Amino acid sequence: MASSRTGKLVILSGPSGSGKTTVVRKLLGVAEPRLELSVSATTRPPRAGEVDGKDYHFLTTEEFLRRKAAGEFLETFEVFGNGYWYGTLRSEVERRLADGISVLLEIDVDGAMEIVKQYPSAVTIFLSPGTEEELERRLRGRKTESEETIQRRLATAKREMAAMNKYKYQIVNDAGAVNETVQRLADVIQNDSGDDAL
Ligand SMILES: Nc1ncnc2c1ncn2[C@@H]1O[C@H](COP(=O)(O)OP(=O)(O)OP(=O)(O)O)[C@@H](O)[C@H]1O
Ligand SMILES: Nc1nc2c(ncn2[C@@H]2O[C@H](COP(=O)(O)O)[C@@H](O)[C@H]2O)c(=O)[nH]1
Repeated sequence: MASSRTGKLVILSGPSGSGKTTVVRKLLGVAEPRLELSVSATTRPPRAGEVDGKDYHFLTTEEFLRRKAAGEFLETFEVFGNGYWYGTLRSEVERRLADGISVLLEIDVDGAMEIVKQYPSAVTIFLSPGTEEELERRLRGRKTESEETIQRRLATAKREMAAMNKYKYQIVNDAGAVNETVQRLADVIQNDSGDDAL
């Protein structure tokens, strides 16, 4: 039977390396209302261990642009200006919300602002790493990016940090405090009133 209530749409943004994926993995198990993750599409190649359909829908550029032209995305951006596309698929979001299931988007600042235009009552949360030095330490420690990519992501981080006040909530993911961050995220999501995001 269809639910009479729509689910909450939760948007989590923050610089690459701030810890979004790390906290989201834990949050999905504890959040109330229960959250399901929207799996984004991307044209970037998979990292070691990443699984198609779970971490991302990995698409060729041709397939991504075909689906974009067909109107299958709520938003798309070339996040780091490096030629790789990222996007939120309507199929990951619309049906779940209509069925009363809450959905979490882990997306960049530009994508978040585009979604808020369409869903003004989205719960928008910005996750920051504390300091620039800590962000760089985490990005390097992950050992997934080339030096050029790290530099591009650090440069993008400055622009993203400047946009944090556009979010309804700002949370610092302090070093070594993943569990505390997850708890704060869970509290914010549970207690959000549903007032417009901006
Ligand atoms: N609170 C924390 N303290 C110390 N290290 C952390 C913390 N949170 C995450 N990390 C580490 O920082 C690195 C980056 O985390 P993660 O991959 O979750 O970032 P992200 O924001 O999802 O990045 P991207 O946007 O590139 O996907 C990982 O190695 C992770 O283990
Ligand atoms: N606008 C969108 N941004 C997205 C989406 N999915 C992920 N992202 C952002 O990309 C960066 C980089 O991710 P990585 O996996 O290559 O390290 C990350 O900060 C996400 O916020 C999306 O669908 N739309």
